[in-house]
Amino acid sequence: MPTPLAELHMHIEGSLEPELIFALAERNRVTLPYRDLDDLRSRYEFTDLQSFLDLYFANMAVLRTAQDFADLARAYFARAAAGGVRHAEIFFNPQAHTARGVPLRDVLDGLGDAVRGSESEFGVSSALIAAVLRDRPEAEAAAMLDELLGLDVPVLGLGLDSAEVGNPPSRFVDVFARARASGLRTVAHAGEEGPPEYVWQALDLLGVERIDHGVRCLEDPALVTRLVDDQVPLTVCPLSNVRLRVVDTMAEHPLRAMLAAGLLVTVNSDDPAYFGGYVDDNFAGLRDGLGLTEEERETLARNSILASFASPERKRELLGES
Ligand SMILES: Nc1ncnc2[nH]cnc12
Ligand SMILES: [Zn+2]
Repeated sequence: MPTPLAELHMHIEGSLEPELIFALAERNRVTLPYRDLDDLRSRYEFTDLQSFLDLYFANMAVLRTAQDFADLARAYFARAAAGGVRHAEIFFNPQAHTARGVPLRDVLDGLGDAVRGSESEFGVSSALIAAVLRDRPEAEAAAMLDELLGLDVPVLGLGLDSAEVGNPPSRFVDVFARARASGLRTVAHAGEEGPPEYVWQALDLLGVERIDHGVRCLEDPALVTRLVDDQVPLTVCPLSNVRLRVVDTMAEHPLRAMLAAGLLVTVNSDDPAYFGGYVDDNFAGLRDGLGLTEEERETLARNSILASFASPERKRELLGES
């Protein structure tokens, strides 16, 4: 039996498929700036991270109620389970919704409902990670964290995402210190488009436990040594890297070099509705583009479980040890 997968880097808003965008627009009477599905799909050509983020934030306009968020998350769990995922740690962007007038309470009522039922309904244990928008002021992130902690909701961790270059982790030292002191697990996007220095900052200034992406660490041998020595997990997203032009083609993806260096690499889908597929599609892309072997897939699957924040019992269960 192949080892099941944990998905550790997936933005729930990035799992909003074109069909669901149209269905929710109709349900919520939101006027879309697209003629039809084909018109929308024709816009999924990205030149860099920002060109994707523009569409990602625009399409969120259809997410208005707790039910919308619950439907979105259930659709993800169903699709992820079909692709071999048995544990998922899911990012969501609170500020992207509160800035549009959607209360954080409603976002969490919907996502929380789906997350609570994910193991019994889909066989996928799950948890939520609130991600700070790094291109917005630190004070706004601090207020978001205060609200989150005050709601007493089951959020597992704090992450950092959105436009990376020009928005270093050093801007968010106090927010992450407070999150850690409050018992949240912490992760950060770093080294996707940004330089290795941002990975150092995420580790040393924010104290994060995992790095999301991190592919640019290979430009700094001392950083690779640090990541290997401490076995810091890197949640790599191959299809995302190709579609956002972090790498030119799948055949040139550094995943195999990362494994060979001894890095604790995992494979994830990032924004599956936008980048050509779910975690199983990422593995298919690696098999076809890089010649990824079954043995390497096993290593990556085991890594995903070891790198997760699942309980020790759940990890043993997923690894087939109990
Ligand atoms: N790949 C990515 N990088 C940064 N922020 C994101 N938000 C959603 N996807 C992202
Ligand atoms: Zn991401």
